[in-house]
Amino acid sequence: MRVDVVTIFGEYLQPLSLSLIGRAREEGLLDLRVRDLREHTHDRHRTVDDTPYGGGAGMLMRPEPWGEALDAVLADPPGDARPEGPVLLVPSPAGEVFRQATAVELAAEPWLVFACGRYEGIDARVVEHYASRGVRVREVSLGDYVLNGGEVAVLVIVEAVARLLPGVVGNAASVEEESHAAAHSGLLEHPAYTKPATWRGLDVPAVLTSGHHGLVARWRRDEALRRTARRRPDIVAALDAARCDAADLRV
Ligand SMILES: Nc1c(O)cccc1[N+](=O)[O-]
Repeated sequence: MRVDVVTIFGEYLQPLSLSLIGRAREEGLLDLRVRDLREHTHDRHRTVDDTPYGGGAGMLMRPEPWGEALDAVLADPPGDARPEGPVLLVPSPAGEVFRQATAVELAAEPWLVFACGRYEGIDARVVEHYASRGVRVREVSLGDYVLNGGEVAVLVIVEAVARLLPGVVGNAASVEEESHAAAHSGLLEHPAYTKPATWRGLDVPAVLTSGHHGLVARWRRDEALRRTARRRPDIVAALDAARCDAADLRV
């Protein structure tokens, strides 16, 4: 997978040189390229922002540098790029919520491009322009809170996506068994334990040392349901709604 990130703060992405993602880059599983937006400015101060039309607090990122920067990225496709080009991801508090299902979808793409906004964001015409040119543009949000820019979201999204690529995580089965994994209907993961069997007076649940795999599987499923119902009733409601829809389809 090729990933291009356009940003004014490339150093924010240094953590993507560490651990499993760093190794994936060394092994050629992930080709991550960080590009400096300021290289596409032409004034002495390398200006990337200006005041918003209509007034309002803060500054907005100007469209011209973004147009030059993204044109340059799109003119340099990887060999396995799809005919329709990359998915252009714009992290934004106004975006669709990024979920595990989004990560699974993006992990099937050969080429992702990230546009990291700062200040109050990017002039809306940038998204409009590339969408009108047929680029698959998606504004994505990590959640309902305010960050100073898109770089932190890129760290999260790249890790969530890249770890799904074959060969990145040593034990592929562990990816299947995690919270929100489709294989477990998107439920939260059950509690997990390791040695010692007793720690500060707390014992590992006896079923987990029973050697009875069927009972262990049932306990894990029950605990996942219990934890999900307690912490994320929205997930349980969505599962119930899906079951109702499926039942309707069967009638
Ligand atoms: N929330 C937020 C933001 O405030 C700025 C850029 C990106 C995000 N986000 O992806 O969630």
